[in-house]
Amino acid sequence: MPVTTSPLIIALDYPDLASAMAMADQLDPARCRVKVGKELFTRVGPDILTALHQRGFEIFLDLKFHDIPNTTAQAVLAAAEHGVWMTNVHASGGARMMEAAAKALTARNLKTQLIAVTVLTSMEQQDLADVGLDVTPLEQVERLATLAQQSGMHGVVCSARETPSLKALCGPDFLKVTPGIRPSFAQAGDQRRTMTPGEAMAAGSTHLVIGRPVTQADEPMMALSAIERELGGLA
Ligand SMILES: O=C(O)c1cc(=O)[nH]c(=O)n1[C@@H]1O[C@H](COP(=O)(O)O)[C@@H](O)[C@H]1O
Repeated sequence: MPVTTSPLIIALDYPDLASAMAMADQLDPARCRVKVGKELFTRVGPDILTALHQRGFEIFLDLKFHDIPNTTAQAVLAAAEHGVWMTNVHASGGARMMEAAAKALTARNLKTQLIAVTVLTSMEQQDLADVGLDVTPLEQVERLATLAQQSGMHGVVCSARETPSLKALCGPDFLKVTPGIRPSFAQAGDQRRTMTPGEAMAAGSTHLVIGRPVTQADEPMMALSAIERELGGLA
């Protein structure tokens, strides 16, 4: 049973355990999940997962694995064995890589949700052209989401701008985890394909990843409450 039905995942992008836990201690595991990404995990290691699990949080371990199939599968297995709720790979690693990762989890009967990043929300059409992809972000997201679904992923990371198409293409149960969420009060920063929380849920996102609009706000809990009110929750 999930500890929360909230779609909110708060990105704990901090350089050390103390500052990540200072934010986590203001959050309620009944009202959101938390995400541990490359910066925090590389600096702190698995201790951060233990500390967050002890506080009752479900964790998205966002390490975006992208390697040969065997290496990726073993890394995904290691993530899942930490007991995290969700982890991810890059869909551009290809079908064999994703299949190997999915198989590693099912072989051990591990229930960690495994999703694939399609096109980073910081990228726009010119960024794709720069790496040799002569397609729109939507075309590339659709292509990689289809491949991810065929390869046994539970869902994808995409921008909320693409979720209506993916709902039609992959169905409502396929997870659409969307970062690049920017409430009207927040700066876009390095994100490019953005939407507000309300727009993203209306578009069909199943989960919203939100970092700086909450963690860098002058009053993080007020920012979170404003987002919950926008989503119609009890803030
Ligand atoms: O996989 C992710 O979580 C991710 C994928 C993506 O395409 N874009 C993206 O921003 N993210 C992550 O989502 C978070 C967004 O944080 P903010 O831009 O501060 O809200 C960061 O931790 C990113 O690493």
